[in-house]
Amino acid sequence: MSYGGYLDLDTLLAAQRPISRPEHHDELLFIIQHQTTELWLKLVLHELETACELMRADDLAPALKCIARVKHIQKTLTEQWSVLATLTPSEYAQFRGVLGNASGFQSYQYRAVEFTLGNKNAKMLQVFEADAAASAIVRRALEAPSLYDEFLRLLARAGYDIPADVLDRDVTKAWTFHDDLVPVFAAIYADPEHNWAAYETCEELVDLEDNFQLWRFRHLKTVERIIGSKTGTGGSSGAPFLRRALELTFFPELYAVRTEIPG
Ligand code: HEM
Ligand SMILES: N[C@@H](CC(=O)c1ccccc1NC=O)C(=O)O
Repeated sequence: MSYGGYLDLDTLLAAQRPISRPEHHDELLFIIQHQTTELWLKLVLHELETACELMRADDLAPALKCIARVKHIQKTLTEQWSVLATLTPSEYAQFRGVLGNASGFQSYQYRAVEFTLGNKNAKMLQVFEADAAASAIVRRALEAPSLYDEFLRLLARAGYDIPADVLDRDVTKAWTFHDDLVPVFAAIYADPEHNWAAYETCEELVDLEDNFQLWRFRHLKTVERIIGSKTGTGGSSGAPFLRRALELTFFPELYAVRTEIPG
């Protein structure tokens, strides 16, 4: 066994193939920025899937450890935007044309992460129609209960009063706000001492969402500084589309409960 053999470095390091001619100096940065993100997303998915399985088995402590690792990866990914921000608008404009209609919309791992965190949208499967392996990954995430679904089911098994329509919901559909979950969380936040596991998990989920939003925000800001208000290669309005995503929330009841805390 050798270092390069174990890590399959020949494969990994042969996978950066700029297509601009003459080759643009900055295209390698663009490729590596995306590839490192995809590598980390692979681990994020692996950890989130395991966290779901562990919750299903009522094994909360190791599930929280997976979530803790995901939070560190998210911080790395958010910090990593500063490398790409060294790409100036003039430099990017010199090779943007070679990207054609390719865009982050087509990141199947990103979509699977969004779905696993509960932002489901079956229409997104269309993007991956021509790619059976990608479709399978995204479909699996669409059809599985989200991390939030698993947490709420765990709470129900532990005796918390989770409404039946939440537990029986069609998990392939986007999450919608459930008013009657707020009192359940309010009781947990009113007495952390006697609800510690639930309380801690709620806060871990809020951390996940917070970190996800920070990544989205840095993506938006990097996009603004590199392409301004140009439309996206994927056909969206560009920055306005990415700005709207900042309104999304995975766990709306965990934010709503904050308003209900007396004081
Ligand atoms: C010069 C750098 C970048 C620019 C100008 C840019 C621009 C955009 C734009 C305009 C969109 C909206 C879709 C479209 O119409 O194309 C988008 C989506 C997306 N981008 Fe980027 N992006 C950049 C870098 C990155 C990087 C490094 C990643 C990391 C993988 C990334 C991941 C994504 C993802 C996942 C989406 C889909 C977001 C969603 O559906 O909510 N982007 N990007
Ligand atoms: N949507 C970007 C292009 C872009 O960023 C991109 C192109 C090809 C592969 C990945 C990309 N990254 C994220 O959107 C743009 O409109 O310039």
